[in-house]
Amino acid sequence: MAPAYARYKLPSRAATATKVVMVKPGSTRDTRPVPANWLIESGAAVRQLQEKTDRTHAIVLMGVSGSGKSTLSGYLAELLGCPVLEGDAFHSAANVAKMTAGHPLTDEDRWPWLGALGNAIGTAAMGHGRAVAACSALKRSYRERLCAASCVPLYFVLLDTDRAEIARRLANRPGHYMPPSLLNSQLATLERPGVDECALTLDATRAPALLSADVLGWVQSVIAPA
Ligand SMILES: Nc1ncnc2c1ncn2[C@@H]1O[C@H](COP(=O)(O)OP(=O)(O)O)[C@@H](O)[C@H]1O
Ligand SMILES: O=C(O)[C@H](O)[C@@H](O)[C@H](O)[C@H](O)COP(=O)(O)O
Repeated sequence: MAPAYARYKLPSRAATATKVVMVKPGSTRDTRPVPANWLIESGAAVRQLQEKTDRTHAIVLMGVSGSGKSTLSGYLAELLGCPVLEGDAFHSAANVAKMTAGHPLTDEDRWPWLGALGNAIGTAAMGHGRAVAACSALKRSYRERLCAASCVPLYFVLLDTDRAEIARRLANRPGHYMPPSLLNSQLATLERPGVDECALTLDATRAPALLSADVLGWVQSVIAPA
């Protein structure tokens, strides 16, 4: 039987666009139903975004492990027909081994990773006009590092929810190297974006299809205010 999310198959323009997809093993999609008019509303938001601006930019989904970054970035990239970059794919083998062993990364561990990922985000966005990325980007300094390395405007979207919801998700996500035991350090490290940052905070428990509509509307309102 086709998975429930097949109902939300996207328009052919998005589906056939050139993509650089770096998928993370172990991610699944939220299959809760969304309103029937979602595709129409999202289609309108995508068109508006594409018509109103050709300004190169990237959307970065941020938040602690398990908050839904990869899931939502997949949705958005499909809608926009643009490349999606998975932050996990840019970690060194040493970083992955460290996290797998249950040790949180340090600033020093994260610095080269953020540089390489920021660079790749910038390259993808410049090549395609826009890009979507999933990256925890837990601290303000990490977001600044991504901005500096990408050289394109970055729109950060924090997926925020409580500890219990994240813990439940991590416990139900087999086959991922990130152990649930690192959740406390992830939450302790998280610096929510300040009002002076180009960032939107969303309730991570909503369905990805609905979150994506909010993201598109917000980016469009910032890039090309009515
Ligand atoms: N909006 C959502 N509602 C419910 N579950 C979700 C949602 N987004 C993601 N999930 C589930 O939570 C888990 C973690 O999602 P994932 O996208 O891998 O998070 P991250 O990339 O932030 O680590 C996955 O099992 C996924 O199916
Ligand atoms: O900076 C970090 O500590 C890591 O980047 C971490 O935040 C990230 O969450 C892991 O790489 C797991 O990947 P997921 O976030 O995709 O679970």
